[in-house]
Amino acid sequence: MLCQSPFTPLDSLQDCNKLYQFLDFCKQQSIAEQHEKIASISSTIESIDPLAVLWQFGKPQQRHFYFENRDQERAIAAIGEARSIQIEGTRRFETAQEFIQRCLKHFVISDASNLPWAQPCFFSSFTFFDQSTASNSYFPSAIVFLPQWQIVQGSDRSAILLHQVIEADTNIELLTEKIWRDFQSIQQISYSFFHFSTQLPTLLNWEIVDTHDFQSTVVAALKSIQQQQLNKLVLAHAIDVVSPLPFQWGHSLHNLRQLHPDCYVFSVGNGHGQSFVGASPERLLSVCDRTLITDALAGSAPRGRTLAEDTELAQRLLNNDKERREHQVVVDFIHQTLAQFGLKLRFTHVPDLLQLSNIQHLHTPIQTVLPVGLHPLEILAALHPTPAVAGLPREIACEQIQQYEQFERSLYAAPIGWVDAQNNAEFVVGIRSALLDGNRARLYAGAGIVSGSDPEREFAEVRLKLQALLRALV
Ligand SMILES: C=C(O[C@@H]1C=C(C(=O)O)C=C[C@H]1O)C(=O)O
Repeated sequence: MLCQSPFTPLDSLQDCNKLYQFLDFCKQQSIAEQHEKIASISSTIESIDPLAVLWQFGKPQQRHFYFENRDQERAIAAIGEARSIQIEGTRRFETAQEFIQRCLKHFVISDASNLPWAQPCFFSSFTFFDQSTASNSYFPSAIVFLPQWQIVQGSDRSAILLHQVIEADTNIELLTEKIWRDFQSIQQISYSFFHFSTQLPTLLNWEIVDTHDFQSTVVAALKSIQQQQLNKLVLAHAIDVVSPLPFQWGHSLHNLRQLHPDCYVFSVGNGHGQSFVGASPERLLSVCDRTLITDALAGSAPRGRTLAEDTELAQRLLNNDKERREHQVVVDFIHQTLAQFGLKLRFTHVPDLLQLSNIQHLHTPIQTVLPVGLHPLEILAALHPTPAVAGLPREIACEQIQQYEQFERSLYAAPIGWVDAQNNAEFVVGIRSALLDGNRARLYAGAGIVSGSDPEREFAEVRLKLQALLRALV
């Protein structure tokens, strides 16, 4: 149960005295209940660009999260952490849910927001595998955090949310001053343009290193498919790009959202100098007022250079038996998985096209209504990884991925997103993505292999995906 402060209406961030009163109220609650409280304050402000705030106000040693959704209705930046948990192992989705519920019990909300699109959110990323295979993993198998600052851009307004842990001995005067100063500096940030003080990597002087020979792994996968060990295997490729100058995640995100307005643009910063960025077309799930939508996305073709060529490629994709089988495996899996929860699904039996700037995919959006009490993370745990990014049967596909791919997937093809207090959620599949680490970037892309796949064409598909990403990083 969320506790609401008795002061109404209370836009505590707009008035220093009100801010003090509210934080002091939280302290009194903490003393009375002998437990820390989490103060949650939201304030509507003029329209701002959350990415500009993140870039200019966030510090490299702070955890961050950026998420802009495909239809551009909402962008969210999360800066720093009020509370967080890092989880390893197979119970990561359940533990994440328990953590969120524990935090919510101690929330004190300044004005149970009249902004339904700007609720306190818990941001999370889960690695592809639940156990990390490398000793130098930059991301734990799950991380969930409630940010200190959350900046949300709605269709015509923005909101700033603050989350702050308050304990019985918190110095409220000092805290009020600090929050007030930070809020003022966020509001003074220049939102209209993006400036980069440092030099950026350019196309010159690059070194690109392939991590392995992709085509020979496709040949091996086709053999396993022929021997009927599995129906589909999604193999990924990774390239390392080394530049004389450090990569800048802010710059990459700005480019990604301009080059791929039809994708979900995201960045997960671990607060230790590494960021995982990308522009993914694939929604693992979105839940809004209990309506869940998930995308079956598999089967690909390039875009044409002329309208006629594009239409022909699209028609060929829609009618291609191999691409349709690759797609159907994903639809069937999602259908069976959600049916286990007793959910009734709505979807068309023929896929449509999701046409992106450089590539087009077969796409079946699947919709259902969740019963009260079914948490989005329970669905996420069952869906991940779908055969769009692993294969089928899932266990065998995962074993073969670990055998063939000579790099750690980390957050590649893994769930990245947020959940709010009302169980609304949005998670994407972290494909078309890269890990930025100083002057080194590791770029990932994969392709689904079924019987009839041609290693050369699959490699061409992977290269097409990598090129689109590379263009955004410089
Ligand atoms: C695995 C990736 O993409 C997946 C594979 C696709 C395919 O093989 O046709 C299409 C969309 C995604 O589900 C990737 O982009 O890395």
